[in-house]
Amino acid sequence: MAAAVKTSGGFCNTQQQWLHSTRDLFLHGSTRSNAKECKSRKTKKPTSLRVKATSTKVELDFNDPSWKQKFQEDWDNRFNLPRITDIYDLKPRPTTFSLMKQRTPTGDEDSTPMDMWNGYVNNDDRALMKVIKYSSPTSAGAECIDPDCSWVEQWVHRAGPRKDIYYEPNEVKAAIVTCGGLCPGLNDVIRQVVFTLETYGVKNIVGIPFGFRGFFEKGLKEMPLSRNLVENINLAGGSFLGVSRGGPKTSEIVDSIQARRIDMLFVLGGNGTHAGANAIHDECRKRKLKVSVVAVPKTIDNDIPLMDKTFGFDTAVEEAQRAINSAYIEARSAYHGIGLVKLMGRSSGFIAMHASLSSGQVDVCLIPEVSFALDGEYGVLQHLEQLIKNKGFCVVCVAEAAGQELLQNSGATDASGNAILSDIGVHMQQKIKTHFKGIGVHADIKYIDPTYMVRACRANASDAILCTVLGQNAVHGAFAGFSGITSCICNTHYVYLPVTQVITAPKRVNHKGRMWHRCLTSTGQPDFR
Ligand SMILES: Nc1ncnc2c1ncn2[C@@H]1O[C@H](COP(=O)(O)OP(=O)(O)OP(=O)(O)O)[C@@H](O)[C@H]1O
Ligand SMILES: O=P(O)(O)OC[C@H]1O[C@](O)(CO)[C@@H](O)[C@@H]1O
Ligand SMILES: [Mg+2]
Repeated sequence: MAAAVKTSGGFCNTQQQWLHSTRDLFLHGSTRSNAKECKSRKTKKPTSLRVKATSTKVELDFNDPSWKQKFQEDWDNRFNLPRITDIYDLKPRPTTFSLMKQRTPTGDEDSTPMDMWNGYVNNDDRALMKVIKYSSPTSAGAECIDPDCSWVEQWVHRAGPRKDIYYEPNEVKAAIVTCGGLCPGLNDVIRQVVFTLETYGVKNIVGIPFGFRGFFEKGLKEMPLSRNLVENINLAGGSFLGVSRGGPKTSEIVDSIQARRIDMLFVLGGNGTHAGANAIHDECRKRKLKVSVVAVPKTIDNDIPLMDKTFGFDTAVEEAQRAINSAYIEARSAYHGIGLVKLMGRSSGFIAMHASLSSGQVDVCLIPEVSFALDGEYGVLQHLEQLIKNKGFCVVCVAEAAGQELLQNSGATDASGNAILSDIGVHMQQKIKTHFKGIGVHADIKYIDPTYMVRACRANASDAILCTVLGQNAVHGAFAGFSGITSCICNTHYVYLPVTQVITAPKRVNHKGRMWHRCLTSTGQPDFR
């Protein structure tokens, strides 16, 4: 911290900058903040850094030749997967999972040894979390650990079926629960979890209705699940089991898990749900229960850190793009038409940015990560005026969490404790109307708020595949004896991460990263400050 020099726009090449980039490991990515200023204000090279980890704290001194090794040890420690064998002395058994029809050349079944099949993942297999070597902190989107932006390998555990398992399938009771808001693909994951459990030989599979509330509310009964029952549920959106926010305390959920004799719990949800899954996992450990808690990251917001994307995001973007297209057609066909679309995203602008980019029809994209003014010389309204003058129409896409600082905040929260946002879409609609009326220029505003339409639909092809793999891997992870993990995709590979590592803070759009720059290039919008 001592070497940090605060400038008006951020921190230069100082310890603080490294602290920020490492703490937020990949959340924001870029360490390019304030590059111009930093160039002219060369500061002393930082020599130490506190790596903030959930479970360990490592002081790194970059003059120490072994700092990389220390970093990696800390990394391995943080990304090590919790296992039920950490608390139990359990002997594994050979897996019951195989897709091979085993035949000899003469056609006899069951004579090829299982280990001839190379379909299993070794517990020592790893995938690289990051594959770009940045030559300098000023490279676009650079994520650096030290001031020289040295290459350090960051490995995470590969997901998939193991040869050895820690549960007797015919004794297992497995439960599935879906929490938070709806998301395309929930049914695809439920279906794959059931299919894969049955492939292992599990007969006792249940669904917990309406999220964590299903563990608690009297009158909500668990639903027996089977392949036959869930075969076609992926053809519809929503959750076959129902969802909810809020609900019982962790101890009450674990009481219920104990009373129901659940051995495996598959928890589908966003960041709140992951925090809940982690609390359940911790409580099960405290009570020394042999329960595997495995999460599958779901959210249209795509705001869970470290992973390429969460399931449902692609579909939500595709649907959002349809709303933008309608806004474009309306605006294009009206005299001085202004199409305004508000898109979901509780704390990040991923849907708005990706839908704007994919549609190619947006003139102004506003996200919560980039502050903007509506009024004034450099404000959005002035720019809209120019667009109407030069082009005759325009399209604006605003993320629901954008510009909250311009609005009155009620301070209200939902049942899960999430802040209830003020309506930036309606606010902008009013401001645009008033502005054009004030300058005596005709403007025809068409406001589209597709809200739940972007998440109540069924998964598109790419999400359906993602859900299939994540659901299958969740079951493999539980049978391999892991608990407190999430089944996700990192750097195009399927991996398991400890839940602790993905609940630190929501992932947000890196406003200094390449994707936001691409979006700006596409819209052609100026800086609204
Ligand atoms: N910190 C926490 N600890 C324990 N449980 C939590 C925590 N945060 C949220 N939960 C529980 O997790 C469930 C889902 O949380 P939330 O409503 O925030 O949705 P989410 O999983 O973040 O999904 P979405 O992306 O749809 O918002 C709720 O039942 C809530 O009570
Ligand atoms: O109205 P609900 O169901 O509480 O959910 C709204 C929120 O859920 C999400 O769809 C997912 O987190 C957000 O984009 C949105 O802010
Ligand atoms: Mg959430």
